[in-house]
Amino acid sequence: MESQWTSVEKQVWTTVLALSLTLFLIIVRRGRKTSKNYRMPPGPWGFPVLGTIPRLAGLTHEVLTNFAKNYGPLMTLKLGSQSVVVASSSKVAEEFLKANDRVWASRPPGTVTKVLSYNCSDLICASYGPRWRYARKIFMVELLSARRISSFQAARKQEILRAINDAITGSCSGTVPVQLDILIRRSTTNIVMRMLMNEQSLTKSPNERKISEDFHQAVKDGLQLLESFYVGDFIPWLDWLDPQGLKKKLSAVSKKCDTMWQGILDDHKRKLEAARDDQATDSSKSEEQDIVDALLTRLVDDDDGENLTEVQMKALIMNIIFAGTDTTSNTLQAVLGELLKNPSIMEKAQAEMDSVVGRKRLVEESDLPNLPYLNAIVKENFRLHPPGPILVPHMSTEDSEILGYEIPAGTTLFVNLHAIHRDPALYERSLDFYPERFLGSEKDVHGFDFDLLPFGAGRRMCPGKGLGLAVVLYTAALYIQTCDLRLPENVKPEDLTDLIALRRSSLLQALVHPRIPKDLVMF
Ligand code: HEM
Repeated sequence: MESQWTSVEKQVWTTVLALSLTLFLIIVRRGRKTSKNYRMPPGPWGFPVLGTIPRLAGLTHEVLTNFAKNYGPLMTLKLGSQSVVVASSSKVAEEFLKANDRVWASRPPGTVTKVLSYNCSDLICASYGPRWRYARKIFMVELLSARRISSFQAARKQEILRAINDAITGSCSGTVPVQLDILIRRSTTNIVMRMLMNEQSLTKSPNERKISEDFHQAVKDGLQLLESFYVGDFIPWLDWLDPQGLKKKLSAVSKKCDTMWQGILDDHKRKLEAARDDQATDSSKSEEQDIVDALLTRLVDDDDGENLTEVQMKALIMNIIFAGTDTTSNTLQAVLGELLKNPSIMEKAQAEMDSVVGRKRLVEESDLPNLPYLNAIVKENFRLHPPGPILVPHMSTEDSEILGYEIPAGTTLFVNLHAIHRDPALYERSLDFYPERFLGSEKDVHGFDFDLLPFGAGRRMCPGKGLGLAVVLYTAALYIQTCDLRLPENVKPEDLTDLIALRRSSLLQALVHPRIPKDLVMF
């Protein structure tokens, strides 16, 4: 009798519990906002599960700009389970990157970025927080300080002149076309590598070209993976599908990169030990210290406190190589492409160079501020050909209200530079390459003018801006001063319409003729 009573009691209690749990879940679900409850910006319709993905045909600037024409400068895309907002005007970009910068200062997690960055131990992929702040401080104050950039001035000059030398020699006084894209890529990669890994060891290396090509290949493979569409990031339950076989490629590329980054660290550790044995003093070395030397002074084996582990160092080395080489080289290829397409602009730049510097000595980095037309050419190039059409994505960590819309935490932000930089309301003749628009203009690329954002703006703005600008301006200056560049007979200016597509297909050919005494350039 007693046990029967207990079983009835059990049933009652089970029913009460089940009912309470259901009621609780209903209340919680009602209380929590789903993205459907937010007043999100308008956007194109999407398919169930896939969202807008099948309608995008790649996240290219044209596709995004066309959608923005229909849905306005702030629109929402649904990419699988991810919500993405796209900012396509200067005002909207300012709202995100200035007024709400702190909330939007994280990065969306992605499978490829996570693997290549050692689980976001780096600067580019790290979430906004103390770890990111520490890495950022090291980058700005120690690795890419104005002093370090200036101490590698001679190395930059040497690398650029070597490439120009090869261009002039290879072109046989302007009769044979040479591949400028390859020469530009080699000099920019070498400049970054020399800052990273000690110039002496690199210039003495008999394998130098091979090392440079290996690095470039690693960067190319890594960037290709970063640009690929990884299904599992957008539709997590389809992660197993991996139709492009990206997981296998990612594993191979990350192993190759890890071996290279580890090799750089080990070489430096050995060198530092040998130097210690030679009792070299720190103060005598500091002038020649390269970036890896600077990193190694912060090495500790554990991961607590304000110090770097070896894994974090490899992640930062990866950042410098991945973020520092292709951006600079793509920008320069576009600059030279525009000068080849527009001989009158080249002539004007050469006339400025002749009047400020002359032809009896080489232009120096200290001359750059005195060359306004050159500076205007570089700005105009950043406007028309920013190295990536979409600013590296940002992600919000809190709910935010932007221009009257409600956007939930965890939303990804794309800033569509292509749409902003070509907005006819901001720039007259917006599709023309017209450097004169920047002569006497206050507009700059330092993140204060939201209609010109090649380096981004706000907390996550590019920390390599100083180096990137120095390399782009000085390389352009040396080519303008030392060479007459012409398109080969079989290439028409119209063939160079899309300089972004062009830099992918490696076809920047030119006839190169020296325009100053050869002994100034040749060595
Ligand atoms: C012409 C050259 C360059 C251009 C146009 C460029 C552009 C950019 C842009 C647009 C961003 C994203 C900003 C944002 O998220 O708002 C960025 C981030 C970054 N860039 Fe550059 N960059 C250049 C050169 C360099 C160089 C030379 C280095 C280092 C050697 C570098 C290192 C980085 C790093 C580490 C980040 C991530 C910063 C963070 O997330 O906190 N960049 N760059």
